[in-house]
Amino acid sequence: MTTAKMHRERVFETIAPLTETANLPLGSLLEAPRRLTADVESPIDVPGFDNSSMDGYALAATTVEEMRGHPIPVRGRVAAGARGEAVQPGTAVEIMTGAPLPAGADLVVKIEDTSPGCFGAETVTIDPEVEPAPGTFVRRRGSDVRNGQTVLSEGTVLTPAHLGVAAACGVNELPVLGLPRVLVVSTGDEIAAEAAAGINDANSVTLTAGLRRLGVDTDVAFVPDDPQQLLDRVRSSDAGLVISTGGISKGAHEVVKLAAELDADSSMTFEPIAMQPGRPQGCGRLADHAWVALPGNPVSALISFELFIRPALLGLAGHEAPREVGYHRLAHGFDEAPPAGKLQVRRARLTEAGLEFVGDSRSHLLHSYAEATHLVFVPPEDESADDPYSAAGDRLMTWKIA
Ligand SMILES: Nc1nc2c(c(=O)[nH]1)N[C@H]1C(S)=C(S)[C@@H](COP(=O)(O)OP(=O)(O)OC[C@H]3O[C@@H](n4cnc5c(N)ncnc54)[C@H](O)[C@@H]3O)O[C@H]1N2
Ligand code: MOO
Repeated sequence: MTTAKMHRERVFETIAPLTETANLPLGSLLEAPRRLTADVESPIDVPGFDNSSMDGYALAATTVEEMRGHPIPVRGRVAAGARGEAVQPGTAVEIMTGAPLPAGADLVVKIEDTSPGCFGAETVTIDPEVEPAPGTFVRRRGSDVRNGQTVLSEGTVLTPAHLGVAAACGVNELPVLGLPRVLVVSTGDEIAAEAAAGINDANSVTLTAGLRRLGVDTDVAFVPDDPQQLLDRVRSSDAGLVISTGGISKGAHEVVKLAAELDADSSMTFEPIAMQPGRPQGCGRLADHAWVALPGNPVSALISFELFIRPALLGLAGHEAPREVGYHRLAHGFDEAPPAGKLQVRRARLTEAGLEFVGDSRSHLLHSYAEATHLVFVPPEDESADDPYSAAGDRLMTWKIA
């Protein structure tokens, strides 16, 4: 039977061609985790000049030595952003944190180690117990980053710190994985007909939220159980990728499957996957669009998004987990027998006692999913069948989702 890992590969092959490198300004990369497609070198040294890490006095080590215990004349002040004049031997200059170290100075004494201990005095006396060496409180040019150094590596999923490094190096644009516009389609008469059957659409909201958090632009469509209408709606869309929910299992109105039968050019594969929830899945091309078809049950749809779509949009290889991975014990053991031969994905909260399942394994329980902090991977009995979704000893692998 097709495993979750195999299906992840298939979804990746569907989505990967839609993600081309785009050079984007830092300002548009601030809100979503984006993947770098090339190494980035710094065009400058950071810091760009030797500077002070303290508010105090800049002077020569020889002056400290020679004037020990005596007042040293203070000549001027250099603040961050200013350029100071050279410090003459036997004198000191007031210096502020971040200001360039003036020529003639090779160390800084912080103001707390001097008297009278306030700026503006004509002379300064260094406390006798302070014996600064050359370089004290000096941040050397290039001590953070050297000109030409690779500061960000291809494949990195950019964090706020990475973006800050680029900014500090004066790199204002980064090459990242471009993301396709996505049309999210909620299918089914019960959804499209304004909750005629009392079923409010949850899937387009969970999926759109998940996509937007990756920086993906989205549209939403509601299509009843009419395959021609589904084909027409999607063909009129300029989205690069379609993600549908519902209409792919064994019922009499499986609208996505029926649409694939109507479209002679469709390359959709519909297959049950050895996992629970999320057993029915489909992907390929349909209605001239790349298409990933998810099951309709809200928990199944969201877990399928987490396992298959989110990693592909993040550009992660099959072995890379898109969430923080942990291994934890169950607080109270299993509350129900895991299904034989399937990867089961349960929802849990991590407490001091261990993992506590929230809700049971049924795939309509979205409310309990919302209370979970972790997805818990209960591997099939033959663990090797589904590596990397495997357990370590009596601990179960988890992905932190909240
Ligand atoms: N005879 C069989 N029946 C079913 C099987 C099976 O193997 N044999 N598989 C079950 C499993 S597992 C799942 S999962 C579902 C998947 O069905 P579909 O993907 O075809 O989805 P629908 O039938 O359209 O809907 C299922 C369920 O989800 C609700 N739903 C659908 N869309 C939304 C939405 N946008 N927001 C909220 N809820 C939604 C819908 O009302 C149904 O209750 O099939 C099983 N059946
Ligand atoms: O596989 Mo379905 O997604 O369990 O409920």
